[in-house]
Amino acid sequence: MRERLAKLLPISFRGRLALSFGTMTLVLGILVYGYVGHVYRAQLLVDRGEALHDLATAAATVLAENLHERQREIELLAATPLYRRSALDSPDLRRSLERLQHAYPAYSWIGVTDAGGVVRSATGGLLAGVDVSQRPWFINGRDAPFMGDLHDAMLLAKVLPDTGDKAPPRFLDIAAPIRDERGALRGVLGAHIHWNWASDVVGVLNPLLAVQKQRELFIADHNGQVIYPSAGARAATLPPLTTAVLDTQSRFTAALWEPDAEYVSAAVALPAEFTSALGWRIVVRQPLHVALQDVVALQRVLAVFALAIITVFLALIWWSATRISRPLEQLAGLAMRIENGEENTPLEVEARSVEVRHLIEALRSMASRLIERREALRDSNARLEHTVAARTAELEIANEELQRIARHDALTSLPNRRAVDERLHEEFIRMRRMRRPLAVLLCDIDHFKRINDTYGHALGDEVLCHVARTLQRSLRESDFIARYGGEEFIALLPATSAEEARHVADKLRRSVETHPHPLAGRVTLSIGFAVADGRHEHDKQAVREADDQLYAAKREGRNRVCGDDRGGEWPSADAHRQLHSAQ
Ligand SMILES: Nc1nc2c(ncn2[C@@H]2O[C@H](COP(=O)(O)OP(=O)(O)OP(=O)(O)O)[C@@H](O)[C@H]2O)c(=O)[nH]1
Repeated sequence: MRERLAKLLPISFRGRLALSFGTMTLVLGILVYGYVGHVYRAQLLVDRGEALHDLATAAATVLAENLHERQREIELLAATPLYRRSALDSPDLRRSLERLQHAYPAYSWIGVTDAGGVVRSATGGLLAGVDVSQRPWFINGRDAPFMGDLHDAMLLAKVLPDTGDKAPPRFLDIAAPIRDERGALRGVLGAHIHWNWASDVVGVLNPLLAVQKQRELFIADHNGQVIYPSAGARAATLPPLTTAVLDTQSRFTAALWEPDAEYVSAAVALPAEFTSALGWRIVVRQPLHVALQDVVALQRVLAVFALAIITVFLALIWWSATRISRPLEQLAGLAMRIENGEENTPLEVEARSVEVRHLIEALRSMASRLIERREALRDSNARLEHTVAARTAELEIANEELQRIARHDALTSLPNRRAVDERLHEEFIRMRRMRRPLAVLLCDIDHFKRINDTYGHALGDEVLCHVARTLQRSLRESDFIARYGGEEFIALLPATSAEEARHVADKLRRSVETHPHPLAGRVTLSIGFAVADGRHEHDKQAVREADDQLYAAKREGRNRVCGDDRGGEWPSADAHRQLHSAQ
């Protein structure tokens, strides 16, 4: 796989180095980018969650303290001498109620009942004389200071002036018993706080809920139902909040409030010492994407920063890779030149690292050793070639000598029978082509046995050599004389007619006869000749005829020449063609 990839992408060493480190840097950069982003997101979530928690705590404290103040206000008022002693419907008491309402307009109604639950005095005279004995605030307020949960207006809805609100008014009830000097119950002082009160109280926190931060504050009752913002506002349409959102144990929560809306929120219960009976919880939420929008900004900055770092790193890596690979590339180039025959190329490469310097040294000594060995090999080859040439020449000479020996008679040095056969064949072909007769002379020493017998075999040999030299001297250079066997010689005379053959034969005979051997004395020859011409179809034919003539010369008394004088005939042109095609 790697080899196939390497073939597809022939990347240089520098490229590979840069690619490896570049990839590592890129991966590292992405990991750091991801990790920093993740850590920052987690930290930011904690910060935002804590801020929401602080806000919810502040809201809960403000609400609880205000409620506590209202409760204490009613409690203290009920304990004043005016309420303990004077008639419950006295003008003074009524004025006291009006003053309180005037001082704190969130009170929609403040009234006093007698011990039986009938309203005796009230702000604006509302509900005076009405029996409220079944209302929870009266029932609970008889025994101890009481604070009732938010509820829709019952009796008051009909008598309060219309404020234009579409939803019915909602109230919080506060009540405290009115006792006389002896502690006996005289009646109950009750107040209804209009729910707008919550907006006024929480309103102090509006700057902290800043619009651009999209923080929202909710008050949920003990069932988790949102009671603030008031009915008609968007949040009032929310379903009861989930237990995850209302969890006051954890500092904050990130949860889906709506299918596509994830919020980070913090829930805080109203401080128990003041209003534990209500069980309200303050929830402050902020869309998660708004809470974490700084992460996006940071991620952008990080991305730019990481890109810049990676770019700088890549440039550094490329620079380093170039520094590392340059001497190696130069070395490879020089090694290639040496390989291509430029053996004297000096391995001069500037390298800073010890390893590369060692490599250069090793290559340098390897190259010089290789060059030495190559030169030694070249010398040895030259010597070998010289030796081979000398041996070949010697062999050729020896071969020529062998050829010569194979075709010459060792005793007389004349061509032997084998050479005769080859020459006869050549001359026969030439004879037919040139249409010039070929004379064949067979010469046999007379009574040679007697010479051997008389002078010994060694002298017989000398006589043979003597006759051979005599015959050789007597012939033309174009003629061919050879030892045909024993004391017999053969002469081939190209372009020689029967008449000329007879003449030459006689000259040979006479030449031998007239040149006696110094020891053996006079030697004679018998010669039979034949002339090969157009009649002959085979080269041996003329030799047989010459042999017949030699036999005749011996028979007729020796030292003579016998031959057929008819030689030198040629068939007509047609017959000649037929002869050729037949061959
Ligand atoms: N010294 C010697 N003798 C040879 C050589 N070759 C053949 N001879 C002898 O030559 C003689 C030939 O004898 P023959 O065939 O009877 O012929 P001749 O004695 O010459 O008698 P004619 O030919 O009938 O005249 C034999 O005694 C052979 O031994 C040779 O190389 N050297």
